[in-house]
Order: sequence, then structure tokens, then C-alpha cells
Amino acid sequence: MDSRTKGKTVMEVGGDGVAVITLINPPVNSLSFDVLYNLKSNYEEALSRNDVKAIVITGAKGKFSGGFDISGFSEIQKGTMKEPKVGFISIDIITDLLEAARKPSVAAIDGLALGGGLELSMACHARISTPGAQLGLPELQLGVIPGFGGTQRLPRLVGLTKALEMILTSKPVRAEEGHSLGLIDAVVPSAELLTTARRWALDIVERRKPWITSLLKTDKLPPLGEAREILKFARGQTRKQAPNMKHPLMCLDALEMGIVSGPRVGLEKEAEVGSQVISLDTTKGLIHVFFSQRGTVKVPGVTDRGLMPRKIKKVAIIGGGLMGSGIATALILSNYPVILKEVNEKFLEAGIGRVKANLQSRVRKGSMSKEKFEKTMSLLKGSLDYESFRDVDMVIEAVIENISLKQQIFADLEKYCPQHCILASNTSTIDLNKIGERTKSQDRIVGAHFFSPAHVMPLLEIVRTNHTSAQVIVDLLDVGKKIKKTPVVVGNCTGFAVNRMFFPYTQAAMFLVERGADPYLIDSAVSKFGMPMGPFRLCDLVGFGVAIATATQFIENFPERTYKSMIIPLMQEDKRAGEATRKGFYLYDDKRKAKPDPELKKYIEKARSISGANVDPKLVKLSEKEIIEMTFFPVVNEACRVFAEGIAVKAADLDIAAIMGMGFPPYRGGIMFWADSIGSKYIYSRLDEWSKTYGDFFKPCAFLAERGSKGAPLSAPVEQARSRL
Ligand SMILES: CCCCCCCCC[C@H](O)CC(=O)SCCNC(=O)CCNC(=O)[C@H](O)C(C)(C)COP(=O)(O)OP(=O)(O)OC[C@H]1O[C@@H](n2cnc3c(N)ncnc32)[C@H](O)[C@@H]1OP(=O)(O)O
Ligand SMILES: NC(=O)c1ccc[n+]([C@@H]2O[C@H](COP(=O)([O-])OP(=O)(O)OC[C@H]3O[C@@H](n4cnc5c(N)ncnc54)[C@H](O)[C@@H]3O)[C@@H](O)[C@H]2O)c1
Repeated sequence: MDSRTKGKTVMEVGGDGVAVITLINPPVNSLSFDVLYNLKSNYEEALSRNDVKAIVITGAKGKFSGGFDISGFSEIQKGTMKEPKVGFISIDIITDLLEAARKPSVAAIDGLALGGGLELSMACHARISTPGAQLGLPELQLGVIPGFGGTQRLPRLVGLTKALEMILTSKPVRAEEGHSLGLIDAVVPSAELLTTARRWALDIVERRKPWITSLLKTDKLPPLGEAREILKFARGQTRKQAPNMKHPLMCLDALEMGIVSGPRVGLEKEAEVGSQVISLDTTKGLIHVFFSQRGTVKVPGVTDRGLMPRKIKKVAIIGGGLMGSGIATALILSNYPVILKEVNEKFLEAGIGRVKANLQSRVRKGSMSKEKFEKTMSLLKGSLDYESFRDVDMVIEAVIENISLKQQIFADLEKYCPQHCILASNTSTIDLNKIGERTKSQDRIVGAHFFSPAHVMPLLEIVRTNHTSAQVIVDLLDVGKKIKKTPVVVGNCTGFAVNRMFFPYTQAAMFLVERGADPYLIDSAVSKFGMPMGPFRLCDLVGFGVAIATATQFIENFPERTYKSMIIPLMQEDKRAGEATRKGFYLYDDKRKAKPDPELKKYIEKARSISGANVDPKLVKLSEKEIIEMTFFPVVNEACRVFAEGIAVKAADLDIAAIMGMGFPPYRGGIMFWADSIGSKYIYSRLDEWSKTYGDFFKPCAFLAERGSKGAPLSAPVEQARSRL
């Protein structure tokens, strides 16, 4: 491949008169402009050659196409690439050249046909696929819309309701379902794919198979009135589920236009809207997240050293409580044999019971068969001692947060486990160097910080000390991938990245409430901003025991910037400790529905009298924007400290940690991306002002002060970071 080009196509004309065009752009044959312009040239040639009767499009190396090259969107956003004329690709090339050609085209789909890949195939006159192929239009997930005719052709091939489901959920269907929906014409084994597609194309020429132009089909479309009702319902649902995003509604506009005014007008609307969405802030955020999520596994000095992950054949977990049972579930679900160690029979049985319950819930929901359940459970063995640890490749300790207990366990592990065995701890706050103090195994000690519930939450913080070997990190990154987590490698400190960022968020909320702000209005503003719930609802969910234990660690380690509120301890004293006790900041009914509690005022007033805080009329009447700034700018401040200290290697890793560990809205691009969209100068000036009025909790750190003074982006690489890694 020419080093300046990004991808290409090749065309081979067979003796049978079929031109086979192969999309080549590893790793997923994405449709870059180079690929698309090459495809256009191939078509022009094939259509002008007398020896070509029909065309087959396929993808190299078992993948049809993962869609439009997403980096093209970033380039258009940055202005480093010029946007082609609106509709040039979808109308001029895909519709007028390919679909309207006098020679038929057949798509031969192996592996995946996503986004623009599926759209290209839908413009062909038939689609043949292999059994495992995935077919979908996931564009909305990226903040864009299907822009190569997908909003017009998919409803015409599979019906309006199914098309809306596929587009709005971004979920792909498998080939078999695609076949029954009418999206795929035949499913054949991989080895027969090309021969079947060639034959099918010639059969169309010879009129033995129908010549179907997807764009002109109408048989699957409902009558206009019904279609309008379906679309109205879809709009309502979309407004509810994605209130802060415009592009899903814009996508529905294009879809509706095609149904009401015909597919050509629909294509034009799609092209117009497709171009507009690229510059939306939410789209910039989502595209940043796509690449950042894939970037977390690229760790300078670790993953660029040619190290191969070692095979982890067996894992042991110590502690079958909330976290240990969740981690065990995640591991056995990915076929790792697991030993679960507990202190006695009763606790062991309870731990195994929790794993069982996690899997049974899948069986109940129909996402796991009974057979698979039995098979998965058979990978889990219980133990009360270390004898069975002699051949394990990795241990994950998940006992209660107690330093001396963890130290004793690690000393025992060194005695019983083989020398190559990775010794990981799931501690949320404790310094790993302290945990390993009584061993000589510092190079294989690492943090494997899962989030609760561990079998559901997608983030895994891999915590390395100055001694952890690169090989151990590479091994854990591989395990993370296999158990379908997004790993973020961070340095060793109290709270690591996520909990350090989380803490000022809840602290700021307590600060505001002690000065007269309404906790329910804070929760409402934060939910509207896009967090799954507000800080007070979250404290109730986590439980006050955990909240106090975490706060204690932060007060000990970062006393200068901890706001010591008594609201939670006072409620805890009265045995109202959050959702589990049915009372916390909210009251909970039998269905765990939260409702505000007028009695909360009493605790707030008492806490206020202890801290000596006064009601501040300005803070009583905060706007939603001000609430967001006063709760999230302290988070940005802490994220800056984490970045400056080298706890996170890249700002984008903090974006992913915030999204996956805190529930920060992905369409805002993550904490650092969002901060940069507001500007370091403004954030610095607000924090500086608040720190002068309200104290050191808001004091901007040196990194933020430095970048803020120049208005420099917070996410730009740290040159002189004091590496803690
Ligand atoms: C207005 C003018 C502009 C022109 C008009 C545009 C009109 C838009 C047309 C179209 O409708 C829009 C689209 O098609 S948007 C793209 C839709 N496709 C997707 O959303 C798929 C995204 N990819 C995935 O979901 C997954 O990557 C996968 C394909 C399922 C593969 O998953 P797997 O786990 O195996 O591998 P990953 O680690 O995810 O990816 C491997 C590497 O491949 C890169 N990559 C994947 N897909 C794309 C892509 N579409 N474009 C560019 N790069 C892609 C990914 O980044 C990884 O790269 P690394 O460098 O990290 O290895
Ligand atoms: N709860 C969370 O949300 C969360 C999130 C991330 C990390 N963590 C961390 O995970 C760890 C475990 O937390 P948890 O919430 O699962 O606690 P938990 O109390 O639910 O479970 C701990 C389990 O460890 C067992 N145990 C104690 N000593 C043991 C020993 N010597 N051998 C075997 N088992 C032993 C206990 O019997 C108990 O079942 C802690 O370090 C915590 O900080 C917790």
C-alpha cells in the first residue's frame, strides 16, 4: 500500500465475467476516502468493460467492512481534511453509480458489515453472508447518523420498526436473523461465499434471480399514517432516553423524510443532516471516546516492548464477598477456572451462592442457557486453605479493607503460589507497596481494581507500583480484554484515579448543602447533566459505611483539601445508612423507589451547627449551570493533580476512567475533554474565586493554575510529570 494512502480496493475480473472488488484497509477494512474513491474508479472501469457482466464486492481477510473510517470524522472536525460535497459519496457514488448501474452488484459478507459497510452492501442488488457475520448500523453510538443511505434502505429491507430498533440501539444482528429479516439473501459457509456470490450475480444478469433495488422497495413499509405513529413514538422514547443529544432526532428526521417524500428526498436529507452532525459537541465527545477507549491498552514503556502476554490457566480469588464473587463471575464467564477461598464453610457457601445468583439472573433473563450455566459453574471450586494455590497463575485478593490482614495474606501467597504467579489486590484505597511490605515479590504485585458489581461494570483499573514488572501489566491487560473489561493502567496512590476523582464530587455536594443548597435540586441538576444519578442518591446506593471508610482514607491522605461534613455520620448514628436501610438522603419504598425526606433538614442543620457553616444566600439560589460547575470543577481539579503526578499516563485515560468508573456522560467526552471544551482559563478563574471565598477545598492545583493562566488545554501531554509509575 502506498504509504500516503489509507486503504485501497483491488478488482479482479474472472473468466465468468464477474469483477470481484475487494476492500482492503486493515484491521477492519474501514471505508476511508481512499477506499471509497478507489471503489468509484473500479466501478467506472467495470461498467465500461465489455468483459464484465456483474460485480461482487467483498472485504479482505474475512471482514467485509467496519464502516466509514472514523478517523475521517476527527479530521473533518479538526479541519485537517476537507469535507467532500454533501451527498457525493452516498448519492453520486453509492446510489447513482453503484445501485443504479446497468450491471448488478452482489455483496459477499464475511465477519462484519457495520455502518457504512452494511450501507454499501444494502445498495448492492443482493447480499450473501457467512453464518457468523454481524450486521448493524451503530452510527448513533458515535454521534453520527447512517450516512450512506442506511436511513432509507434499512427500513425498506427489514421494515420500519426493526430498522428503528437497529439504528436507535446501535445493536447488530447476526446473519441468521438478517436472513429471516430479509436483509441477507443467503447464508453460506465461508468457503462457498465467493462462488455463491459470483453465481448469484450472474443469475441476476440472466434473470434467474430478482434484480432488487433496495431504495425502491416499498413492500415492507407500513402505510403512511401508521409510519407516522411509529416515528412519533420513537421520537418520544429518544427524547426520554437521550435528552442531551440532538443527532438521534436528526436521524429520525431523515428517516421520516424518506417515508413521507420518497427515498431520493430522504437521501438528500440524510446527506444534509449527516454533514451537520459532524460538528456537534456531543459527536466530538463520542468520537474522542471511541479512540480513547481503544487507546487505554497502549501504555508507553510497557506495551511497546514486544512482550507477549503469558497464558493464565487458573486464577484464585481470596474473599467471596461482594467484590470477590463478582470478580469470580466475570472470570468464569470468560472460561477461566477459578478457586474461591473463604474463611469458613458458611462464608464459602455464601460466596459461591452469590456467583450462582449472578449467573442465574442471566438464565432468568434468557441470556444464558441452563446448560451453559452448569458448564460455567463447574469452573468454580471452593477452598478454605492455600493447598490448591500451588498451580495458579494469578491470585486476586478481595478481602475487607484492612492493611494488616492484606499484608498477612500476601506473605502467605508468596509461600504457597508458584514464583511466576501474579499477586493482585482489589483494594480501593490502600497503598500497594504497604500491602506487599512483608514479601520479596514486589515485581509481581499489582492492583486489579474492579468496580461494583464487578461482573457488570466495564472498567478495570490496573494499578502499578514503581516495582511492578511490565510483563505483569501486559498479562493483566490481556486478562482484562478476555473478561471484556476496559483496562486503564494507573499509578499507585490513595484512591488511584477513579476514587480520587469521585471524592471531590460528593464533597462539593455536601459543602453546598451545608451552605443552604437543596440536595434534591443538586441531584436533579446532576442527572440532567447526564450522570446516572446525583451525588446524594449515589451515597444512598453505595451505603454510608463505605462512604465513611473512603472519606477516612482521604481525610488521612489529603487533609488540606478535604471538606469534613458531618451529615453522613449523623445519619449513620441514627441507623439511616442509605438504600440498604431504606433511609438515607431519600426514603425508599418496597420497590426501592426513592422519595425526598423532609426530615433530612434536621441532619443538615445539625451538621451545619457542628461545622460552623452559615447559609449563604448565593448558594441557596444556584442555577443548574452553577451547580454543575461547583460540583464538577473540583473533579477537574483533582483529575489535573492525578495527571500531573503521572498517576494517569494520558488525559484520555482519565476520560475513560470517569465515563466507565463514575458514569460521566460519554457524549461529553470524559472529564478532561469536557473541561477543555469549557476552557482551562475559565475553570481556573472560577475555582480561584471560590477558594478565596470558601476555602482550600476549591483551591486550584499548580497544574491547573499554570495551564489556566495560559488558557492551555488540560489534556495536552505532561512534559515534566513526576512519574509515579
Ligand atoms: C460529511 C462528509 C463525510 C462523509 C460522509 C460520512 C457518512 C458516514 C457514513 C457511515 O454511515 C458512517 C459510519 O460508517 S461510522 C462507522 C460505523 N462503524 C462502527 O461504528 C464500528 C466501529 N468499530 C467497532 O465497533 C469495532 O472496532 C469492531 C469493528 C466491531 C471490531 O472490534 P474489535 O474488538 O475486534 O477491535 P477494536 O479494538 O475495536 O478495533 C481494532 C482497530 O480497528 C479500528 N477501527 C475499528 N473500526 C473502525 C472504523 N470504522 N474506522 C476506523 N478505525 C476503526 C480501531 O480503532 C482499532 O484500532 P487500533 O489502532 O486501536 O488497533
Ligand atoms: N464494595 C465495593 O464497592 C468495592 C469496590 C471496589 C473495591 N473494593 C475492595 O474490595 C475488597 C473487598 O470488598 P468487599 O466489598 O467485597 O468486602 P466484603 O466484606 O463483601 O467481602 C470480604 C470477604 O473476604 C472474606 N475474608 C476475610 N478474610 C479472609 C481470608 N483470610 N481468606 C479468605 N477470605 C477472607 C470475608 O469473609 C468476606 O466474605 C476491599 O479491599 C474493598 O476496598 C470494594
